[in-house]
Amino acid sequence: MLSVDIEAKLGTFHLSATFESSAGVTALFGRSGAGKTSVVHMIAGLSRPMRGRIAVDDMVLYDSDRKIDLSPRQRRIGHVFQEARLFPHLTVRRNLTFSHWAGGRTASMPFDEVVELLGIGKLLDRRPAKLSGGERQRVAIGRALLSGPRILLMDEPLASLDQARKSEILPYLDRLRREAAIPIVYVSHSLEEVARLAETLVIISDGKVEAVGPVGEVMTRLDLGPATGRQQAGAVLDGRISSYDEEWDLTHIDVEGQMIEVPAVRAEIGEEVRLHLRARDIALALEVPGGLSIRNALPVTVLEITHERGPYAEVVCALGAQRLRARITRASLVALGLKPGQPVFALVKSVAVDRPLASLDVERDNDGFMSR
Ligand SMILES: Nc1ncnc2c1ncn2[C@@H]1O[C@H](COP(=O)(O)OP(=O)(O)OP(=O)(O)O)[C@@H](O)[C@H]1O
Repeated sequence: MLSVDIEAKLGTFHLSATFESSAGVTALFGRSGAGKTSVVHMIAGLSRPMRGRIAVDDMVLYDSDRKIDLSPRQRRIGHVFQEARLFPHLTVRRNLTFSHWAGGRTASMPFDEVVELLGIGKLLDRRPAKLSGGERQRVAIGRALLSGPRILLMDEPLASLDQARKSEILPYLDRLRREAAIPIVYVSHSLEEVARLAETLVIISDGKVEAVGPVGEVMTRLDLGPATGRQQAGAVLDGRISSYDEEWDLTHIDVEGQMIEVPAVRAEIGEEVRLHLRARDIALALEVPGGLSIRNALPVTVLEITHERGPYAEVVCALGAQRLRARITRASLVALGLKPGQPVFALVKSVAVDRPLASLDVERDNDGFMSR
């Protein structure tokens, strides 16, 4: 478990961050200048808070009261930056094993396993100049993993890549979070990445933690609108592949006993998947409408409604124990007479399905997300 409770002053900027996260990916999400990188630097030991405590499991990295302040090296952090920062004169293999031959560190994951995990086997004898941006970043992740880290810090690892390269690398990150047994702190200002990868979401705004919790819960919090932004706002739902309809090339995913139909997902029946539904892709209806191309009409219950100015209102609905979020006009809200507690139908126009990489042929097709 990662536990952070720090206060710092950077020039005139005051940072105060407290959060805890268990295994898996913890996303630090927020606008530019919110303080995400500063938090990461303090976890890494690259800068020092004024006061506080940082620990990974029972290993204290920093504690101002007990005067503990481990050096970056002692902290055993794997750090991946926006740009890969590989050594240009070394082959991929020598880059990957750098912390072993230069720093005497022992990797906790076997070399071959990391190479396979990131799909970089064919690149081992090349130098960084002969790699694409996405390949370079995969090698940088491999190098961090092979340094025997206690925790992996990834500071906007996709920010310098174009959309195609991002799509190339996301399935590997997804696989990493499923298979590597170390906590990962992932800085991003892309809700799509966060929705796909994070277990815990920490929203940072103006140097303060505005919210922390399971990603599905935090993403549907309406009070966080300004921090999360309206366009990408939405929800993540956990589901399980239920069946595949060969005739129409459609997959049915069971979410809380309800079926969501999506274009074919190449995954095994019974496999767990995560769905990302943007609020703007969901409409609400009092009855299941006829004569409509949208085929997903989920019975949900209205939980919460924003009452704000402007044309739109956001409505959070419960689908069993999970939540989704719809963005409709205020005029529709009034016309439908929506109120908390009311049963309605959520009409889902588009779903992004996070496909488990285990069942992907990543060499041929690695775009990871299926949308319609
Ligand atoms: N060493 C420093 N001295 C003074 N101010 C600093 C220092 N480091 C960071 N800041 C300020 O602290 C604030 C937070 O910066 P930080 O880089 O942590 O934000 P961020 O959320 O990571 O932003 P981005 O997404 O743009 O990388 C900014 O206003 C920045 O100008």
